[in-house]
Amino acid sequence: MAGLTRLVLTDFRNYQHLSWRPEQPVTVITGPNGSGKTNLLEAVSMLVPGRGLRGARMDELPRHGATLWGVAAQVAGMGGDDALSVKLATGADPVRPERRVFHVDGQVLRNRDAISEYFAAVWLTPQMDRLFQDGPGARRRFLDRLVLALEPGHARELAAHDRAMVQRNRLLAQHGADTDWLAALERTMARHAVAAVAARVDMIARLNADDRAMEDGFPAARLELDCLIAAQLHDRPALAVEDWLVARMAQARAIDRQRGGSRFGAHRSDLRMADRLTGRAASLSSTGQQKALLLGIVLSHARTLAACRGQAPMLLLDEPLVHLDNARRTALFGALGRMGTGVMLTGTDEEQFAPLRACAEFVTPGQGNLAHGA
Ligand SMILES: Nc1ncnc2c1ncn2[C@@H]1O[C@H](COP(=O)(O)OP(=O)(O)OP(=O)(O)O)[C@@H](O)[C@H]1O
Repeated sequence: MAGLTRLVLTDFRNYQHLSWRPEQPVTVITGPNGSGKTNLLEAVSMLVPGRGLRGARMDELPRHGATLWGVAAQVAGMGGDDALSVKLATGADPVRPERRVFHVDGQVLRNRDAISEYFAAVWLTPQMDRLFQDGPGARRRFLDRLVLALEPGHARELAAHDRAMVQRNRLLAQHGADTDWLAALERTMARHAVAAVAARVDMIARLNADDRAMEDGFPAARLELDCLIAAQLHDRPALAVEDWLVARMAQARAIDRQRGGSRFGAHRSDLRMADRLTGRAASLSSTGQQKALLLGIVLSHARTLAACRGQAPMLLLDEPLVHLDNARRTALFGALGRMGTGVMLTGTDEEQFAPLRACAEFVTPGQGNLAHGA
Protein backbone atom coordinates (compact mmCIF):
# COMPACT_ATOMS: atom_id res chain seq x y z
CA MET A 1 0.00 0.00 0.00
CA ALA A 2 1.41 3.42 -0.99
CA GLY A 3 1.38 5.58 2.07
CA LEU A 4 3.47 7.52 4.52
CA THR A 5 4.71 6.21 7.80
CA ARG A 6 6.59 9.42 8.60
CA LEU A 7 6.64 12.99 7.32
CA VAL A 8 9.23 15.59 8.34
CA LEU A 9 8.97 19.21 7.17
CA THR A 10 11.68 21.82 7.57
CA ASP A 11 10.91 25.47 6.82
CA PHE A 12 8.15 24.43 4.42
CA ARG A 13 5.45 27.15 4.09
CA ASN A 14 4.08 27.78 7.63
CA TYR A 15 5.90 24.76 9.14
CA GLN A 16 9.25 25.53 10.75
CA HIS A 17 9.70 21.97 11.89
CA LEU A 18 7.22 19.13 11.90
CA SER A 19 7.83 15.46 12.48
CA TRP A 20 4.68 13.38 12.15
CA ARG A 21 4.12 9.63 12.16
CA PRO A 22 0.73 8.91 10.55
CA GLU A 23 -1.03 6.18 12.48
CA GLN A 24 -3.39 5.07 9.71
CA PRO A 25 -3.18 4.99 5.89
CA VAL A 26 -6.17 7.36 5.76
CA THR A 27 -5.72 10.74 7.44
CA VAL A 28 -8.39 13.42 7.85
CA ILE A 29 -6.85 16.86 8.39
CA THR A 30 -9.30 19.39 9.75
CA GLY A 31 -8.81 22.87 11.15
CA PRO A 32 -9.64 26.51 10.54
CA ASN A 33 -8.85 28.40 7.35
CA GLY A 34 -5.18 29.17 6.93
CA SER A 35 -4.02 26.64 9.54
CA GLY A 36 -1.79 24.73 7.11
CA LYS A 37 -3.95 21.80 5.93
CA THR A 38 -3.28 22.30 2.22
CA ASN A 39 0.39 23.03 2.96
CA LEU A 40 0.71 19.49 4.34
CA LEU A 41 -0.73 17.99 1.16
CA GLU A 42 1.47 20.27 -0.91
CA ALA A 43 4.54 19.06 1.00
CA VAL A 44 3.70 15.45 0.09
CA SER A 45 3.10 16.46 -3.54
CA MET A 46 6.71 17.71 -3.67
CA LEU A 47 7.85 14.09 -3.44
CA VAL A 48 6.83 13.48 -7.07
CA PRO A 49 8.08 15.16 -10.27
CA GLY A 50 6.40 18.45 -11.24
CA ARG A 51 5.52 21.60 -9.35
CA GLY A 52 3.20 20.06 -6.83
CA LEU A 53 -0.37 20.66 -5.88
CA ARG A 54 -0.34 24.44 -6.23
CA GLY A 55 2.00 24.62 -9.24
CA ALA A 56 4.25 26.83 -7.10
CA ARG A 57 7.79 27.91 -7.88
CA MET A 58 10.25 25.98 -5.74
CA ASP A 59 11.65 29.23 -4.34
CA GLU A 60 8.19 30.31 -3.10
CA LEU A 61 8.06 27.43 -0.65
CA PRO A 62 10.55 28.37 2.12
CA ARG A 63 8.90 29.60 5.31
CA HIS A 64 8.91 33.39 5.41
CA GLY A 65 12.36 34.43 6.64
CA ALA A 66 14.01 31.13 5.57
CA THR A 67 15.83 30.52 2.29
CA LEU A 68 15.63 26.73 1.94
CA TRP A 69 13.00 24.07 2.58
CA GLY A 70 12.96 20.31 2.92
CA VAL A 71 10.43 17.47 2.98
CA ALA A 72 11.42 13.99 4.10
CA ALA A 73 9.18 10.95 4.26
CA GLN A 74 9.25 7.30 5.06
CA VAL A 75 7.05 5.64 2.46
CA ALA A 76 5.71 2.12 2.50
CA GLY A 77 6.35 0.68 -0.93
CA MET A 78 6.20 -2.69 -2.64
CA GLY A 79 9.77 -3.52 -1.70
CA GLY A 80 9.44 -2.34 1.91
CA ASP A 81 9.98 1.09 3.42
CA ASP A 82 12.05 3.77 1.69
CA ALA A 83 13.34 7.06 3.04
CA LEU A 84 12.65 9.77 0.46
CA SER A 85 13.52 13.41 0.72
CA VAL A 86 13.39 16.49 -1.42
CA LYS A 87 14.84 19.92 -0.79
CA LEU A 88 15.62 23.12 -2.58
CA ALA A 89 19.16 22.89 -3.93
CA THR A 90 21.75 25.06 -2.23
CA GLY A 91 24.16 27.22 -4.24
CA ALA A 92 21.36 28.45 -6.51
CA ASP A 93 22.01 27.86 -10.15
CA PRO A 94 21.30 31.29 -11.74
CA VAL A 95 19.87 29.57 -14.84
CA ARG A 96 17.59 27.24 -12.87
CA PRO A 97 17.00 28.86 -9.48
CA GLU A 98 14.22 26.40 -8.72
CA ARG A 99 16.22 23.21 -8.80
CA ARG A 100 15.42 20.67 -6.13
CA VAL A 101 17.30 17.57 -5.14
CA PHE A 102 15.77 14.17 -4.37
CA HIS A 103 17.40 11.60 -2.09
CA VAL A 104 16.36 7.96 -1.74
CA ASP A 105 17.71 6.06 1.24
CA GLY A 106 20.43 8.70 1.68
CA GLN A 107 21.63 8.65 -1.95
CA VAL A 108 21.15 11.57 -4.35
CA LEU A 109 18.88 10.60 -7.22
CA ARG A 110 20.70 11.65 -10.41
CA ASN A 111 17.74 10.80 -12.63
CA ARG A 112 14.95 12.71 -10.91
CA ASP A 113 12.21 10.84 -12.80
CA ALA A 114 13.31 7.71 -10.94
CA ILE A 115 11.58 9.03 -7.79
CA SER A 116 8.37 7.73 -9.41
CA GLU A 117 9.62 4.18 -8.90
CA TYR A 118 9.35 4.77 -5.15
CA PHE A 119 6.31 6.96 -4.77
CA ALA A 120 3.33 8.25 -6.74
CA ALA A 121 0.67 10.73 -5.68
CA VAL A 122 -2.34 12.29 -7.38
CA TRP A 123 -4.39 15.20 -6.07
CA LEU A 124 -7.64 17.03 -6.39
CA THR A 125 -7.89 20.63 -5.20
CA PRO A 126 -10.79 23.11 -4.82
CA GLN A 127 -9.34 25.05 -7.79
CA MET A 128 -10.33 22.06 -9.95
CA ASP A 129 -13.99 22.69 -9.07
CA ARG A 130 -13.90 25.14 -11.98
CA LEU A 131 -12.22 22.72 -14.37
CA PHE A 132 -15.18 22.62 -16.74
CA GLN A 133 -15.79 26.37 -16.74
CA ASP A 134 -12.15 27.28 -17.31
CA GLY A 135 -10.22 26.98 -20.56
CA PRO A 136 -8.76 23.72 -21.90
CA GLY A 137 -5.32 24.36 -20.35
CA ALA A 138 -6.42 23.38 -16.83
CA ARG A 139 -8.07 20.19 -18.15
CA ARG A 140 -4.91 19.32 -20.09
CA ARG A 141 -2.80 19.80 -16.96
CA PHE A 142 -5.19 17.58 -14.99
CA LEU A 143 -4.86 14.82 -17.59
CA ASP A 144 -1.09 15.28 -17.88
CA ARG A 145 -0.76 14.85 -14.13
CA LEU A 146 -2.57 11.48 -14.40
CA VAL A 147 -0.23 10.47 -17.26
CA LEU A 148 2.85 11.57 -15.32
CA ALA A 149 2.08 9.23 -12.45
CA LEU A 150 2.51 6.36 -14.90
CA GLU A 151 5.00 7.87 -17.37
CA PRO A 152 7.43 10.27 -15.69
CA GLY A 153 9.06 10.93 -19.10
CA HIS A 154 5.82 12.64 -20.21
CA ALA A 155 6.96 15.92 -18.59
CA ARG A 156 10.11 15.90 -20.73
CA GLU A 157 8.08 15.34 -23.92
CA LEU A 158 5.85 18.30 -23.06
CA ALA A 159 8.77 20.55 -22.10
CA ALA A 160 10.69 19.69 -25.31
CA HIS A 161 7.54 20.33 -27.38
CA ASP A 162 6.93 23.70 -25.72
CA ARG A 163 10.58 24.79 -26.12
CA ALA A 164 10.47 24.03 -29.86
CA MET A 165 7.10 25.81 -30.16
CA VAL A 166 8.38 28.98 -28.45
CA GLN A 167 11.39 29.02 -30.81
CA ARG A 168 9.15 28.44 -33.85
CA ASN A 169 6.81 31.27 -32.83
CA ARG A 170 9.78 33.61 -32.33
CA LEU A 171 11.30 32.65 -35.66
CA LEU A 172 7.99 33.13 -37.47
CA ALA A 173 7.78 36.65 -36.08
CA GLN A 174 11.08 37.53 -37.75
CA HIS A 175 11.11 38.81 -41.29
CA GLY A 176 12.67 36.30 -43.75
CA ALA A 177 12.93 33.49 -41.18
CA ASP A 178 15.31 30.63 -42.03
CA THR A 179 12.94 27.98 -43.45
CA ASP A 180 15.37 25.08 -42.82
CA TRP A 181 15.48 26.03 -39.15
CA LEU A 182 11.70 26.35 -39.08
CA ALA A 183 11.31 22.91 -40.64
CA ALA A 184 13.70 21.40 -38.07
CA LEU A 185 11.72 22.97 -35.20
CA GLU A 186 8.44 21.73 -36.67
CA ARG A 187 9.87 18.20 -36.92
CA THR A 188 10.95 18.39 -33.26
CA MET A 189 7.55 19.73 -32.22
CA ALA A 190 5.76 17.00 -34.18
CA ARG A 191 7.84 14.21 -32.63
CA HIS A 192 7.17 15.35 -29.07
CA ALA A 193 3.53 16.29 -29.75
CA VAL A 194 2.72 12.82 -31.12
CA ALA A 195 4.45 11.11 -28.18
CA ALA A 196 2.64 13.31 -25.63
CA VAL A 197 -0.78 12.91 -27.25
CA ALA A 198 -0.28 9.14 -27.57
CA ALA A 199 0.42 8.97 -23.83
CA ARG A 200 -2.76 10.96 -23.11
CA VAL A 201 -4.80 8.68 -25.39
CA ASP A 202 -3.34 5.64 -23.67
CA MET A 203 -4.25 6.93 -20.20
CA ILE A 204 -7.79 7.76 -21.32
CA ALA A 205 -8.23 4.26 -22.74
CA ARG A 206 -7.05 2.75 -19.46
CA LEU A 207 -9.41 4.91 -17.39
CA ASN A 208 -12.38 4.16 -19.66
CA ALA A 209 -11.59 0.45 -19.35
CA ASP A 210 -11.86 0.53 -15.55
CA ASP A 211 -14.92 -1.66 -15.20
CA ARG A 212 -14.87 -1.45 -11.41
CA ALA A 213 -15.72 2.25 -11.60
CA MET A 214 -19.46 1.55 -11.63
CA GLU A 215 -19.23 -0.81 -8.64
CA ASP A 216 -18.19 1.98 -6.30
CA GLY A 217 -21.62 3.54 -6.27
CA PHE A 218 -19.68 6.63 -7.20
CA PRO A 219 -20.20 8.28 -10.60
CA ALA A 220 -17.88 6.89 -13.27
CA ALA A 221 -16.67 9.11 -16.08
CA ARG A 222 -16.29 8.43 -19.78
CA LEU A 223 -13.38 10.45 -21.13
CA GLU A 224 -12.58 11.65 -24.60
CA LEU A 225 -9.69 13.66 -25.97
CA ASP A 226 -10.77 16.38 -28.33
CA CYS A 227 -7.59 16.64 -30.39
CA LEU A 228 -6.72 16.45 -34.09
CA ILE A 229 -3.53 14.50 -33.40
CA ALA A 230 -5.45 11.94 -31.31
CA ALA A 231 -7.95 11.51 -34.16
CA GLN A 232 -5.07 10.86 -36.57
CA LEU A 233 -3.50 8.35 -34.18
CA HIS A 234 -6.73 6.41 -34.37
CA ASP A 235 -6.13 5.47 -38.02
CA ARG A 236 -2.39 5.74 -38.64
CA PRO A 237 0.92 4.76 -37.08
CA ALA A 238 2.74 7.40 -35.02
CA LEU A 239 5.44 8.07 -37.64
CA ALA A 240 2.80 8.77 -40.31
CA VAL A 241 1.05 11.16 -37.91
CA GLU A 242 4.35 13.00 -37.35
CA ASP A 243 4.71 13.46 -41.13
CA TRP A 244 1.09 14.65 -41.36
CA LEU A 245 1.70 17.14 -38.54
CA VAL A 246 4.91 18.47 -40.07
CA ALA A 247 3.04 19.09 -43.35
CA ARG A 248 0.16 20.86 -41.55
CA MET A 249 2.56 23.09 -39.61
CA ALA A 250 4.43 24.05 -42.79
CA GLN A 251 1.11 24.96 -44.47
CA ALA A 252 0.04 27.00 -41.43
CA ARG A 253 3.15 29.22 -41.25
CA ALA A 254 1.53 32.33 -42.79
CA ILE A 255 -1.55 32.16 -40.59
CA ASP A 256 0.52 31.30 -37.49
CA ARG A 257 2.75 34.33 -38.21
CA GLN A 258 -0.37 36.56 -38.25
CA ARG A 259 -1.83 34.99 -35.09
CA GLY A 260 1.49 34.92 -33.27
CA GLY A 261 0.99 31.28 -32.20
CA SER A 262 1.01 27.67 -33.40
CA ARG A 263 -2.28 26.20 -34.63
CA PHE A 264 -1.04 22.63 -34.43
CA GLY A 265 0.68 20.86 -31.57
CA ALA A 266 0.25 19.04 -28.26
CA HIS A 267 -1.23 22.22 -26.74
CA ARG A 268 -4.29 21.94 -28.98
CA SER A 269 -6.22 19.31 -27.12
CA ASP A 270 -9.05 19.32 -24.64
CA LEU A 271 -10.40 16.72 -22.24
CA ARG A 272 -14.13 15.99 -22.48
CA MET A 273 -15.91 14.09 -19.81
CA ALA A 274 -19.38 12.64 -19.43
CA ASP A 275 -21.17 10.53 -16.84
CA ARG A 276 -20.83 6.93 -18.04
CA LEU A 277 -24.28 5.98 -16.82
CA THR A 278 -26.37 8.97 -17.91
CA GLY A 279 -24.18 10.19 -20.78
CA ARG A 280 -24.54 13.76 -19.47
CA ALA A 281 -21.56 15.91 -20.46
CA ALA A 282 -19.61 17.33 -17.52
CA SER A 283 -19.84 20.81 -19.04
CA LEU A 284 -23.67 20.56 -18.71
CA SER A 285 -23.56 19.11 -15.18
CA SER A 286 -23.87 20.86 -11.85
CA THR A 287 -20.77 21.76 -9.81
CA GLY A 288 -21.39 18.80 -7.47
CA GLN A 289 -21.86 16.37 -10.38
CA GLN A 290 -18.60 17.62 -11.90
CA LYS A 291 -16.78 17.20 -8.62
CA ALA A 292 -18.11 13.63 -8.32
CA LEU A 293 -16.93 12.84 -11.86
CA LEU A 294 -13.44 14.20 -11.10
CA LEU A 295 -13.25 12.15 -7.92
CA GLY A 296 -14.45 9.12 -9.92
CA ILE A 297 -11.54 9.65 -12.33
CA VAL A 298 -9.07 9.90 -9.46
CA LEU A 299 -10.40 6.60 -8.07
CA SER A 300 -10.19 4.92 -11.50
CA HIS A 301 -6.67 6.27 -11.88
CA ALA A 302 -5.65 4.80 -8.53
CA ARG A 303 -6.99 1.38 -9.62
CA THR A 304 -5.29 1.70 -13.02
CA LEU A 305 -1.94 2.47 -11.42
CA ALA A 306 -2.39 -0.34 -8.94
CA ALA A 307 -2.90 -2.70 -11.90
CA CYS A 308 0.11 -1.36 -13.88
CA ARG A 309 2.63 -0.75 -11.10
CA GLY A 310 1.36 -3.12 -8.47
CA GLN A 311 0.65 -0.14 -6.23
CA ALA A 312 -1.96 2.63 -6.19
CA PRO A 313 -0.77 6.23 -5.84
CA MET A 314 -1.31 8.14 -2.65
CA LEU A 315 -4.42 10.34 -2.95
CA LEU A 316 -4.25 13.94 -1.77
CA LEU A 317 -7.81 15.25 -1.66
CA ASP A 318 -8.07 18.88 -0.63
CA GLU A 319 -11.64 19.69 0.49
CA PRO A 320 -13.15 16.71 -1.38
CA LEU A 321 -16.56 16.98 0.32
CA VAL A 322 -17.33 20.51 -0.84
CA HIS A 323 -20.29 20.43 -3.31
CA LEU A 324 -20.96 16.69 -2.70
CA ASP A 325 -24.36 15.59 -1.37
CA ASN A 326 -24.64 13.10 1.49
CA ALA A 327 -25.13 10.05 -0.76
CA ARG A 328 -21.97 10.88 -2.72
CA ARG A 329 -19.99 11.56 0.45
CA THR A 330 -20.97 8.13 1.77
CA ALA A 331 -20.07 6.51 -1.56
CA LEU A 332 -16.70 8.30 -1.57
CA PHE A 333 -15.86 7.13 1.96
CA GLY A 334 -16.75 3.56 0.97
CA ALA A 335 -14.65 3.72 -2.20
CA LEU A 336 -11.64 5.17 -0.35
CA GLY A 337 -11.89 2.43 2.27
CA ARG A 338 -11.88 -0.27 -0.45
CA MET A 339 -9.03 1.39 -2.34
CA GLY A 340 -6.45 0.30 0.20
CA THR A 341 -4.03 3.13 -0.49
CA GLY A 342 -2.79 6.09 1.52
CA VAL A 343 -5.20 9.02 1.47
CA MET A 344 -4.98 12.51 2.98
CA LEU A 345 -8.23 14.46 3.06
CA THR A 346 -8.81 17.99 4.29
CA GLY A 347 -11.85 19.93 5.44
CA THR A 348 -12.88 22.56 7.94
CA ASP A 349 -15.69 20.56 9.57
CA GLU A 350 -14.56 17.39 11.33
CA GLU A 351 -18.16 16.15 11.72
CA GLN A 352 -18.54 15.73 7.96
CA PHE A 353 -15.87 13.01 8.08
CA ALA A 354 -17.44 11.16 11.02
CA PRO A 355 -18.08 7.91 9.02
CA LEU A 356 -14.29 7.59 8.63
CA ARG A 357 -13.67 7.62 12.40
CA ALA A 358 -13.33 3.85 12.57
CA CYS A 359 -10.58 3.64 9.96
CA ALA A 360 -8.83 7.03 9.77
CA GLU A 361 -6.57 9.17 11.90
CA PHE A 362 -7.97 12.66 12.57
CA VAL A 363 -5.40 15.44 12.97
CA THR A 364 -5.35 19.23 13.20
CA PRO A 365 -2.35 21.41 12.27
CA GLY A 366 -0.70 22.92 15.32
CA GLN A 367 -2.24 20.35 17.69
CA GLY A 368 -1.33 16.90 19.02
CA ASN A 369 0.71 14.92 16.49
CA LEU A 370 0.85 17.95 14.19
CA ALA A 371 2.06 20.44 16.81
CA HIS A 372 4.57 22.76 15.17
CA GLY A 373 8.05 21.86 16.28
CA ALA A 374 6.86 18.30 17.09
N1 LIG B 1 6.15 30.59 2.60
C1 LIG B 1 5.35 30.69 3.65
N2 LIG B 1 5.86 30.95 4.89
C2 LIG B 1 5.06 31.02 5.98
N3 LIG B 1 3.72 30.87 5.92
C3 LIG B 1 3.18 30.63 4.74
C4 LIG B 1 3.95 30.51 3.53
N4 LIG B 1 3.13 30.27 2.50
C5 LIG B 1 1.89 30.21 3.04
N5 LIG B 1 1.92 30.43 4.36
C6 LIG B 1 0.79 30.47 5.30
O1 LIG B 1 0.14 29.21 5.28
C7 LIG B 1 -1.23 29.45 5.59
C8 LIG B 1 -2.11 28.78 4.54
O2 LIG B 1 -2.03 27.44 4.75
P1 LIG B 1 -2.98 26.47 3.94
O3 LIG B 1 -3.23 26.97 2.57
O4 LIG B 1 -2.40 25.13 4.12
O5 LIG B 1 -4.32 26.67 4.78
P2 LIG B 1 -5.57 25.71 4.89
O6 LIG B 1 -5.56 25.17 6.28
O7 LIG B 1 -5.60 24.74 3.78
O8 LIG B 1 -6.70 26.79 4.76
P3 LIG B 1 -8.11 26.79 3.99
O9 LIG B 1 -9.06 26.06 4.89
O10 LIG B 1 -8.42 28.24 3.92
O11 LIG B 1 -7.92 26.14 2.66
C9 LIG B 1 -1.51 30.93 5.53
O12 LIG B 1 -1.66 31.38 6.84
C10 LIG B 1 -0.27 31.47 4.88
O13 LIG B 1 0.05 32.74 5.34
